[in-house]
Amino acid sequence: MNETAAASASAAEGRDRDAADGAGSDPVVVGEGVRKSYGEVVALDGVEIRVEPGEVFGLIGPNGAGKTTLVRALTGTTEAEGDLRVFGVPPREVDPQRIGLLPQSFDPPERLTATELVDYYGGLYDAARDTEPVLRDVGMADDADAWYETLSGGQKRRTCVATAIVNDPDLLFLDEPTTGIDPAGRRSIHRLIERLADGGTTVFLTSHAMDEVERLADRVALLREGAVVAVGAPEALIAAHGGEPRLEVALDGPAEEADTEAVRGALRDALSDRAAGAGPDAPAVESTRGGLRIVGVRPEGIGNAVDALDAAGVAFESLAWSEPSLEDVYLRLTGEEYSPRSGEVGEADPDGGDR
Ligand SMILES: Nc1ncnc2c1ncn2[C@@H]1O[C@H](COP(=O)(O)OP(=O)(O)OP(=O)(O)O)[C@@H](O)[C@H]1O
Repeated sequence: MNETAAASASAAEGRDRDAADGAGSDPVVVGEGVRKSYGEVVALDGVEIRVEPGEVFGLIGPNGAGKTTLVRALTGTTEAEGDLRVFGVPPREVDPQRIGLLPQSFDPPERLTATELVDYYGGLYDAARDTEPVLRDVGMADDADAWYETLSGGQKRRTCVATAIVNDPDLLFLDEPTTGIDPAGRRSIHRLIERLADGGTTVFLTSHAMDEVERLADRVALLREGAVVAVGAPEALIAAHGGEPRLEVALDGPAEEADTEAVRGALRDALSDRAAGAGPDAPAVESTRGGLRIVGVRPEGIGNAVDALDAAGVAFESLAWSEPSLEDVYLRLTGEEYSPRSGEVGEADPDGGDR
């Protein structure tokens, strides 16, 4: 399926899902033609975005792509041009009770305990949750009475997450919530986000952790140079932009001995013999640091690939097969491992891609 067809199929699926959900309800976040410049620097360059009620919406993109600026524009902490609506009104008119925000940088007073800090933020709202269960939710129950300044980086971040959810928001912005958090802490934040989403909270998540976004987000937008260049469900983006499954071959011995054009040619020949009839879909061989990558190997083709390695006289230490992931989408669409060909880096669908 080509990219346009994939996007259309995905759009149809999205509409079916909406119909099944009884959706048609108003989007929680709408941004149309959103622009923001800092002097000469264009941070947002015509962003089109739409977030539906109850979805976990992931925003990804390289450093400086404009993610934090977009979060700030949507939460009314910076002005931007264009049409921005949150719950149907401009960001600065939204009832604060309905919004939670974990900014990327957040430095609360150091000489407060986690409990005092969450109490303080809870006190800013007409109605707030009790502090104890909120700290439990973020895995901070055991350190509730420790001064903020004595907490580790990860514990600090989790305490900050607690301040963002104390008002039980309908829409929660999390700008890189798990930066600096260890794997166990990350898992507790992931579970929290899943629980919040299950309870109907709309979550707007920015992150550089592609595994996190792939796992949590219903839809993802990729921001590049201030514009959304792709949007859709992670699986639809992976199908459209992620490339082929691949087999990574860690060579036994110095890479230069096996990773020669002659060996790669022999391997290609052996693979295409075995993939007779596969035509242009025959696996391709690429060099990697310390090994080879055979691209286009499906699980049922791993045996053939091993035979081809033997036939080409390639000694290997280990093999690792993987499917394409959101990280591949990211790398390709940000150009980090990608040479764009005409039409492959698609313009974002102004209607939201997969809906
Ligand atoms: N207050 C500011 N003054 C001047 N330039 C700014 C300001 N805030 C952001 N920028 C610039 O706007 C652009 C977008 O920045 P932004 O912080 O939104 O990117 P980002 O995608 O969140 O990056 P990161 O992944 O590093 O957090 C960058 O070029 C940045 O230098």
